[in-house]
Amino acid sequence: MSEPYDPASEGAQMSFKERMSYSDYLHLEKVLDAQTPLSSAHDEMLFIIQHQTSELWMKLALHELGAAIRSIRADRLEPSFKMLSRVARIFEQLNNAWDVLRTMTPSEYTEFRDALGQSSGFQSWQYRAIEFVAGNRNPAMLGPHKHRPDLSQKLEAILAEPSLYDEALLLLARNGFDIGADARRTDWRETRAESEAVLMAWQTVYRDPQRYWMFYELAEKLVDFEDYFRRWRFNHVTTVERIIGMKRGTGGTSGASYLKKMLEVVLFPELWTVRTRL
Ligand code: HEM
Ligand SMILES: N[C@@H](CC(=O)c1ccccc1NC=O)C(=O)O
Repeated sequence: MSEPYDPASEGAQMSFKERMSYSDYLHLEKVLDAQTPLSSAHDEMLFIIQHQTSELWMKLALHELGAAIRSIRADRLEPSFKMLSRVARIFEQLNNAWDVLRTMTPSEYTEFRDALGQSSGFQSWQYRAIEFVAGNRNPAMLGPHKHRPDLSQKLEAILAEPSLYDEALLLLARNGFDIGADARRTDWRETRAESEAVLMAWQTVYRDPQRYWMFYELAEKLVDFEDYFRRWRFNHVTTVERIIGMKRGTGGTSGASYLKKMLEVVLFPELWTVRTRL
């Protein structure tokens, strides 16, 4: 019989009284103390952790999107490609996470739904920030955050600046493309109107990828991001219908009907229309 393995024998550090440990670095006590179910329902822990992990991934998505925007603004496209690829992968991760939540049945959710009161993902400021950053802007969505000046200010700051798509269009303009009215915008608060000039610009890019490789690659990164984002919306609405059917949402919207309408939102419209024109 051999001795039980002792990792200390090959140098594993075992003493953290005066050293930064894994938990110290990650502030795990904060993260792992933040789950406080309001009911005795077994599945409420799943519900809380699913949302908290989603919010953490959204935090990273916003970190990457902000950096991608600054990078495009500085004509540094290669780093922005990496960041946008990462954002698409984050959404893929969020999409896979629905498989865990889907194991919760309507009967199980009903056990604690009342405890949620009028709280809802509709009030997720990070989700709204991602939509605003990407280019889907509607100041009415600031409403649920009025009671939190700090969050309202963060969202207002995003609306005061060009979105990711606006930056892509401004990049085209800097490189000699005619993007029409988008080149003359000064107010970024609302979603821009789709334009023929922008469509023509992307058409030029897509008809000669070799010549316009950087813009072509950027366009495809954006389409990839939107593709995964759409899948998130679709997974959400399907899970919602599976769990609460056509009930109204706790946030006060019509529920699955509202979410189905949101499936029609297009973040980068000309990048989809251009496909019909090639
Ligand atoms: C049992 C699972 C879930 C149900 C039944 C559900 C239900 C709903 C409903 C009905 C809405 C419409 C707003 C309202 O409440 O009136 C909504 C919105 C939303 N939910 Fe969920 N949801 C679930 C899970 C999640 C998860 C895991 C997330 C991830 C963070 C999430 C994020 C959101 C967001 C961001 C919105 C706003 C969407 C928009 O305005 O386009 N939901 N949800
Ligand atoms: N809107 C959901 C409740 C809900 O899903 C929720 C509640 C509190 C925190 C996050 C939530 N997730 C997504 O909306 C419902 O109507 O049942």
